[in-house]
Amino acid sequence: MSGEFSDFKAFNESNPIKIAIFGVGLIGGSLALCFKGRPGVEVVGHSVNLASTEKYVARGVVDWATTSVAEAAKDADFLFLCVPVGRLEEYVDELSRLPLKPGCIITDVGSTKASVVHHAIKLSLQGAVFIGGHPMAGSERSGVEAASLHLLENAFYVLTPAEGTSESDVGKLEQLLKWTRAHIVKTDAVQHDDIVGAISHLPHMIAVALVNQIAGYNESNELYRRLAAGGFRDITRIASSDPMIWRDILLSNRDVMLKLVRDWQEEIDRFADLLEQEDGEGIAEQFRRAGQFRSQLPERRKGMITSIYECYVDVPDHPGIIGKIATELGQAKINLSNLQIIESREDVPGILRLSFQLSEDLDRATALLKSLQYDVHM
Ligand SMILES: NC(=O)C1=CN([C@@H]2O[C@H](COP(=O)(O)OP(=O)(O)OC[C@H]3O[C@@H](n4cnc5c(N)ncnc54)[C@H](O)[C@@H]3O)[C@@H](O)[C@H]2O)C=CC1
Ligand SMILES: O=C(O)C(=O)Cc1ccc(O)cc1
Repeated sequence: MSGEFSDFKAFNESNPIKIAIFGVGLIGGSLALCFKGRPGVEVVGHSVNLASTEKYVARGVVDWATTSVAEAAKDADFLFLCVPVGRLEEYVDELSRLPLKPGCIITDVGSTKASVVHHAIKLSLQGAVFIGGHPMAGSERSGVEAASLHLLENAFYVLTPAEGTSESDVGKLEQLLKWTRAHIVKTDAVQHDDIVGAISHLPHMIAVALVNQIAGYNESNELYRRLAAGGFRDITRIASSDPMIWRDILLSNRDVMLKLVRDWQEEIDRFADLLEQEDGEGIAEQFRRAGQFRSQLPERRKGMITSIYECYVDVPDHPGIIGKIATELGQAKINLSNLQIIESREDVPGILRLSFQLSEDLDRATALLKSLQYDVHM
């Protein structure tokens, strides 16, 4: 039993627990990896698709997997619903018809909370308790292939217990989630959707609209795409997110999104007015206000949009350099999550973008590469 659980008697080898994960994709798979192999813990995965269940086991993400909801749910102590938002309510319905272990906790990881939490309140869950959850980290990637033990580390994990949920039940879930190393924040479901709509869902919509706008211009001139390699590519990363996952999120948060889009239109119209009036001071003021607020954002904390830590290394343009850097990092046991050659500057032979999931890895990599005389910048 690892240190962080020594004071929690409910989880130990003589009192084993079963955790069922429905939908072992990016988030379900990452949670499964946090739980699997802990003493006294059994992790079972569920998918509607047999080939997917075989893949979950073959990749070592779960102990076993099944296509039967009833089999996965039977005697489970914790049930994590990790399917797209549009499917969550069906799963809650199906579980409400099954004989679940009395006192078990059902939770979800959906990016919106009000609809699923209100749906669960309406049902009698036969002695089970529903607590909404949202791990606020992820990436534009999807599927179990993208799952990682470290995905949620240092991220916020929001829980939205309904009124009347006992402290002790919330406490049990919080204890279990310590294995993710995320920071728990509790709020109500409606407030969650307002805030997350603004800081995550709206930026995803803006990124998609921006990319589509530029793609339109590119149809008549290929140079748009070629020159968009640097900053544009970085700020629009989230436009590559899974279309079905995001269709569900935006529809589920529809009312909030409609208001946010109207507010966004007002902000953009303000810019258009300032340009029309050639109001330089007004434009500068917009940048000043934004810069002031942005400087108050938490520094380099793992958050919704920036869930990776990156640095850039200028490299001489010769074959083998990528392998050399990857080997140096590997020998120092620094976990590199991605390595990419980018060609955004004409004045240096090449730039490598190194991505890490932990800020400690970024710090160690930067120090190591600088000591090896590489030019490293953030
Ligand atoms: N992608 C992200 O960065 C984050 C996503 N979330 C939420 O996590 C949930 C899962 O998202 P991801 O793990 O990103 O997606 P994913 O596509 O990686 O995983 C989804 C899982 O659900 C299964 N699934 C898909 N359609 C299904 C259906 N119709 N019926 C049953 N199972 C189905 C898939 O087989 C897969 O195992 C979503 O509710 C999403 O809103 C929460 C935080 C971050
Ligand atoms: O890729 C990113 O940076 C994200 O924003 C990931 C993300 C997607 C959905 C969520 O509900 C939470 C986080």
